[in-house]
Amino acid sequence: MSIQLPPLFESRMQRWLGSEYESFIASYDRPRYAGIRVNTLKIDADEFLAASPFGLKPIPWCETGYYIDENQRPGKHPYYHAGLYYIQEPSAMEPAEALRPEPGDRVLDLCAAPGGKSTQIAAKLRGEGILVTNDISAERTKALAKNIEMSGVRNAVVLNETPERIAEKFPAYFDKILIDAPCSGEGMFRKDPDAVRQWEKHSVEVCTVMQRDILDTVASMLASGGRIVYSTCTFSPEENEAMIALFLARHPDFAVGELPHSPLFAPGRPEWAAGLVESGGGLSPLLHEAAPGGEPLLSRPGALAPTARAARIWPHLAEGEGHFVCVLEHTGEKAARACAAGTAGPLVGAGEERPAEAPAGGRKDRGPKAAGRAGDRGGAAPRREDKAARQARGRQKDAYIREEASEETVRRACLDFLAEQVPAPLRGTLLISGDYAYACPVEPERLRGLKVRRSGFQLGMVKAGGRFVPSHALAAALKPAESARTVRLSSAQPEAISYLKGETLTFGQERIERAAGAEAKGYVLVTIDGYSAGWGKWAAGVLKNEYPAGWRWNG
Ligand SMILES: C[S@@+](CC[C@H](N)C(=O)[O-])C[C@H]1O[C@@H](n2cnc3c(N)ncnc32)[C@H](O)[C@@H]1O
Repeated sequence: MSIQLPPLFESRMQRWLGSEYESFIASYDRPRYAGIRVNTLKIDADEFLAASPFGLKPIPWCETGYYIDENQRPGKHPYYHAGLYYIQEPSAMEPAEALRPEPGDRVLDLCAAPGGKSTQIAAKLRGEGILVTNDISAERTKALAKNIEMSGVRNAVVLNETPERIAEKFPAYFDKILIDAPCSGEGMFRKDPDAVRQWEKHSVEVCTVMQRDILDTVASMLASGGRIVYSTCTFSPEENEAMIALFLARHPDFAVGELPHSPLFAPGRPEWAAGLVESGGGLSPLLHEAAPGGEPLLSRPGALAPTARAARIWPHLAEGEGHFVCVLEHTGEKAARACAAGTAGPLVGAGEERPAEAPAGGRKDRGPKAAGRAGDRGGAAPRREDKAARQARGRQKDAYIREEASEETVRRACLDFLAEQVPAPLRGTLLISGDYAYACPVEPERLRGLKVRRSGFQLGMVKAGGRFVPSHALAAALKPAESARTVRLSSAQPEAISYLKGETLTFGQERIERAAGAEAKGYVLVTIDGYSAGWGKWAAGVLKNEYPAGWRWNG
């Protein structure tokens, strides 16, 4: 075997897997599994399949997931930069499936960086509802924010907090919570040789203490009747079945829920944890934790039995590196909401005058906004919109994005920019944070005092002189029909890569598709095969490249 596994890990797995052990250990000599998941916020799965430059094979437990041969280098394609898919280990696609987020849900992804499951949840929310995505590591939230933005997510807040502090601000708030827990990473051994070296450092014992604390904290954030999914990428029963059973012992108002089991998944193994409890062994003292003055919690009759309903994904049974997934359902009545599903407090909509068009996320038709678009084919002169109509459009935007106030300059500059450049309503409370403007999907006061990496959908910032610079997040989330100016690049032509490298492009105004009343000069949404990739600023035949420096194509 090419990988040197920790001897203690091998002996434990041998004992538990028995006759299965040989095929489990043989799986370490096979190539690792790689996957991509189509980002349906930007493209339908069928549309992607038709356009895909890759050979793909469906992942049975995730409708939008596909196996890919890594030699096809999915990270080196313009579609990756346009956010059309996320590169994700196949078994890691199951937890967000088990969570079953639906448009309108309020969802917390507590241990979220770098964002594989958050972007999957966001795609399932389809822009409706709220995603609070968090990680305790400040460094890792940078990648989390980047992936959220690259995927065109409009309804997420990115936090860098402890579970306890989030719980203070969001009591009984979320319909669904994902805990993709920090773990000893035994399922990563094939994918990442460093995981073997880290196994001793992030010992099972240390991880179980973190997991127990995280699980205990989230219960108070879940709305009545809500659902938690707990997942790890490790095999140890201390971190899986035992954690679930300890949680159930302390939270009798929860039950293990059914999973939409793939026939390729194996059940949880309560007997492994039970054996450790009986023998007084195991790698975590939590196995023997007792209620004050009482017996060990896991020795209670039937304490571990419900964990058989969890799922284990094994590398020798399914084509995935390995995962443990368990659904925990709150047994209380489903919480009724004062607001319609997906509108948390002061979100746009309820009782307000609302533009006739729904936000265009996910729409395929270009609707009436596109009808007046000029220059589509052959560059006919754009129709002029009169001043009164432009002002009315500005007022409509004002009414649609509710003002949270503070920095008047930023607020005004942002609304003026949106009125001119984004002829489509955006949802959220306009929140000004320093020089930045956000469309915030939650009540802004909930974020006060928290370490926030993104207060919502970042719209842009004001630079010196009051100039509004739209954010890359805004470009990545817009559909072409939502931008006053777009230019279409082809992935088959070198200029798409030139753009992604940050180079200046030169072309005449006839290539700029314009909404009625829009001049050619100004910010242009650059699309690759029709999917937004970033901003450029066009004037006099030159497109100044606004693709962010840290995102550029290298090599
Ligand atoms: C398995 S990784 C998450 C992977 C992520 N869910 C994804 O799909 O891309 C676990 C994460 O938990 C974070 N973490 C560890 N302890 C935490 C805590 N107490 N609260 C929140 N996050 C924590 C780690 O920084 C790490 O990024």
